[in-house]
Amino acid sequence: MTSSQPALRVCGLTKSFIVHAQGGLSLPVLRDVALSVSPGECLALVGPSGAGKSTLLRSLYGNYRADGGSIRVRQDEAWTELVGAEPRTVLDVRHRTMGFVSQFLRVIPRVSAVDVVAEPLLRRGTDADEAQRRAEFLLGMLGIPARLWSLPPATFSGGEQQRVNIARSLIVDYPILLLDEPTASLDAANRDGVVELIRQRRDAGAAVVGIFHDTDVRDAVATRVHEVLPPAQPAGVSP
Ligand SMILES: Nc1ncnc2c1ncn2[C@@H]1O[C@H](COP(=O)(O)OP(=O)(O)OP(=O)(O)O)[C@@H](O)[C@H]1O
Repeated sequence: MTSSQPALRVCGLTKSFIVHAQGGLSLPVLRDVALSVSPGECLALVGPSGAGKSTLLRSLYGNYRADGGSIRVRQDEAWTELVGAEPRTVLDVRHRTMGFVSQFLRVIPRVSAVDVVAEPLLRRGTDADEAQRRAEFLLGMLGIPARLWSLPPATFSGGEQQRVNIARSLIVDYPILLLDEPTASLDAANRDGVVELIRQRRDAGAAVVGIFHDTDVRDAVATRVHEVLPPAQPAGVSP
């Protein structure tokens, strides 16, 4: 399902890092980035290592503050600008509209896997039984054995923790999904489960932006690619 009205629109996006360890050196990473993503599309960010793919994805989620340009998100039938927005605006967009799947689970001590996964739904006011049912469904679909559901994920393997993280991020039907290497530490069978979930979300109308280093995964989920180019070196600087 695609719609002509984009869900996410970026133009003129610019971002530099200030490296304090080098006397405040400014390291330009993103320069004049423009892209738009519509419901039902999955845009894969591609480009060489160090080009700025993660920086772009984190800037879209507001983890990094952009220096200039525009990141607009469709919410309540209107555009919400994120560059320069108040923190509460960014939090509201994260709460209702834009989900982020990172590579790593931030483990909360003593909280069971099923509760970790259900928490974003509970926070949105979903009934506790319904939230638990959906959490268990997702954990099952992602191949987490039922015997682990009531245990805290702190001692889970890297791949198990990553799948708990994916279940937690996908339990809410966000209209926009940002995915940072969602299959990085998974074996083939579990990777296929994650690919299937992403495709379902995309086909149900989510606008997806992701980094997928695995080309099979990228081919399976992406409808378009966006090339992130490394910023030009300043004159006189050799690589
Ligand atoms: N917090 C930071 N402070 C300073 N420099 C940073 C920071 N984060 C990233 N960089 C630099 O920004 C550039 C882009 O990094 P980024 O991680 O976005 O690249 P990438 O395209 O995602 O790379 P890869 O494919 O290897 O993951 C790199 O030169 C990196 O060293």
